[in-house]
Amino acid sequence: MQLSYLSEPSVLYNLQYRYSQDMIYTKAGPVLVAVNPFKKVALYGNEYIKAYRNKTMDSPHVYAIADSALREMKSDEVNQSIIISGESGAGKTETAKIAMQYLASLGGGSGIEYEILQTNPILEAFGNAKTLRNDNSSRFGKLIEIHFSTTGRICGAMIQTFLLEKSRVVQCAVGERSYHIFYQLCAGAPTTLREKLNLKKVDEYKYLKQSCCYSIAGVDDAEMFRAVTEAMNIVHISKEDQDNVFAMVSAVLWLGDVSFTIIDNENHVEITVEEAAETVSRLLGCSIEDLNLVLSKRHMKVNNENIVQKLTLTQATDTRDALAKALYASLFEWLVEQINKSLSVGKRRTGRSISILDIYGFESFDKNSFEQFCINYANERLQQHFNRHLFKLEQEEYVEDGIDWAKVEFEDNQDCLNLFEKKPLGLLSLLDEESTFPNATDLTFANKLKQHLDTNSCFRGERGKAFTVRHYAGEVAYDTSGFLEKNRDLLHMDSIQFLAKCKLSIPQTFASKMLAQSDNLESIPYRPSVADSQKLSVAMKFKGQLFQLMQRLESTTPHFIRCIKPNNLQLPAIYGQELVLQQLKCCGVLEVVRISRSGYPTRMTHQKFARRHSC
Ligand SMILES: Nc1ncnc2c1ncn2[C@@H]1O[C@H](COP(=O)(O)OP(=O)(O)OP(=O)(O)O)[C@@H](O)[C@H]1O
Repeated sequence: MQLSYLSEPSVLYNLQYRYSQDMIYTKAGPVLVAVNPFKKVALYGNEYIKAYRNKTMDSPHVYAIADSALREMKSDEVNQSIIISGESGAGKTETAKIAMQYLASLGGGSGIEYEILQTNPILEAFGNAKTLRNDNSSRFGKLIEIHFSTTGRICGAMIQTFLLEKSRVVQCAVGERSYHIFYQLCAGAPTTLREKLNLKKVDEYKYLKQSCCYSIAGVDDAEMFRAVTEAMNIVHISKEDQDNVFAMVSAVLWLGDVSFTIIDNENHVEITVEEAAETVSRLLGCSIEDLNLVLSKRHMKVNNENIVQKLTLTQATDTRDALAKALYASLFEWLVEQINKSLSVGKRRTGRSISILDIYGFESFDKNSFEQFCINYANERLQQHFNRHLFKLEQEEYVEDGIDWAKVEFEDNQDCLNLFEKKPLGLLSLLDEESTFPNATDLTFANKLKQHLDTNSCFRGERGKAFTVRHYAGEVAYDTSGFLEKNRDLLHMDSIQFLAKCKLSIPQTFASKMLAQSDNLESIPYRPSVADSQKLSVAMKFKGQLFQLMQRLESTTPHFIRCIKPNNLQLPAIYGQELVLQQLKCCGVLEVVRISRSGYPTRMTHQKFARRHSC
């Protein structure tokens, strides 16, 4: 249904009415709003795909969006993008899969489309987890670019991922789970693999035990494990590589169980030589001595002299956890790389592409940390893209219709973006600068922000370690606790060299990648103590990725889908009006309504106008 009179109440009323009739898709201007049904709805499958392809059906649908993208790609010879956003649990990943399904069905034939669809179970196993908001929450952002040949057939794809939440590997809130693959492997590995990897039950691993949550209602982890290995076969990850992947997964779990023995009265430690340490060293292909060395000592350069520092229990535990996180994040990156090799367009001729972006939506919780800071920054960028595009569309439409128009004003979020990006006195630069000072703390960082940014209209310093940003979607108060550490994300050179020395090829590959990144150190503006650490800060790397992403999106014709979560219980047939209203505001849908209203809100064809108003 296309509303002819676009007003806030009419959008709200229609969304709710349609939802009650299982019509979960509604168009608000050029944006498709998808309200999560939290149940199976009979809207998908071959019959529906056929109906949208043959234009016998034209009600709003993800299929209709995918269809316009395909059509415009062919007719205008311009790359397309489908930008999906929404809160956690709103249905972005499902929507992305539904769009992929349509494209695969219309552009398929070579078989590669099946491979593309099979990337989903792999990425979900390694990058999704049960959270309090969503049983299958993606803990990373994803762009999948599907390539079409000049004849309109799918000929390959490329996946890019953003900011995997690696802290989850070592730390997980009560009632949530770590990444699915840990539970799937423990439940589903066949006996020989189980013995080879020395797998225990999930409730016996320290990393998994802390959240007291091991299963998901209605999900069979053992069955999922089989689906994941099958998908790995399909994207040509060899049996040997699969075994190596699972050895790394097991090594990460066992690493969490490595414990330490205090050896002196200064709290210095050595690893306790027992099953955990032995299993880790066997799985990584290193000696127990090397494992002990990397976890209990650190090489440092002081006044040009090499010294070895003994680590205290806290330092050793942090080093162990940092190694586990780095191993897992490298494994995830490596998997994406393997998938990309398998889907690569290679020398095959390529015409155009359709990119599907499934990225975390704006987040505002009671406590907001570094992760929300990055996610909301990304959303500011995407929102600007959204605004500019819709604004442009609006004006183009007037010009096309020969309407005498006055400039439509809309709220730009450039000020907020400047607050983040300005050099040297923007949030990101100040964070990076502070991250390089060894004695800096989260409090000195918060004070620095207050000192330099208090006059900025998008910023407000709060008491203690907090600050508030006025985002386009509302104010968010951030707590700087952990900001510096998460941004530095230190993995010491010792750990990288340790991985490089392992006998197995996969940790060696991880180490070479890390070293390659730390070779670019000259390009980092402020990192005096960097000799002992690695790479760009997390925020700077993310900013770089985001700029690249925006550049890519700028050259495409965008199609926007906004996913809405009607309740926080993940249950069907419950529609919280306030909750929906708040999300519509956050994702800019109401702004679209406002832009339309400040221009010409009522649109009618000549025929319809004549029919209604002629005497
Ligand atoms: N079109 C749909 N039909 C049926 N169920 C759906 C649909 N969309 C979403 N769901 C249900 O909602 C759940 C959450 O959806 P999804 O994982 O896509 O959310 P998300 O927005 O990607 O969340 P996150 O940001 O946490 O990854 C799904 O697991 C599924 O149960």
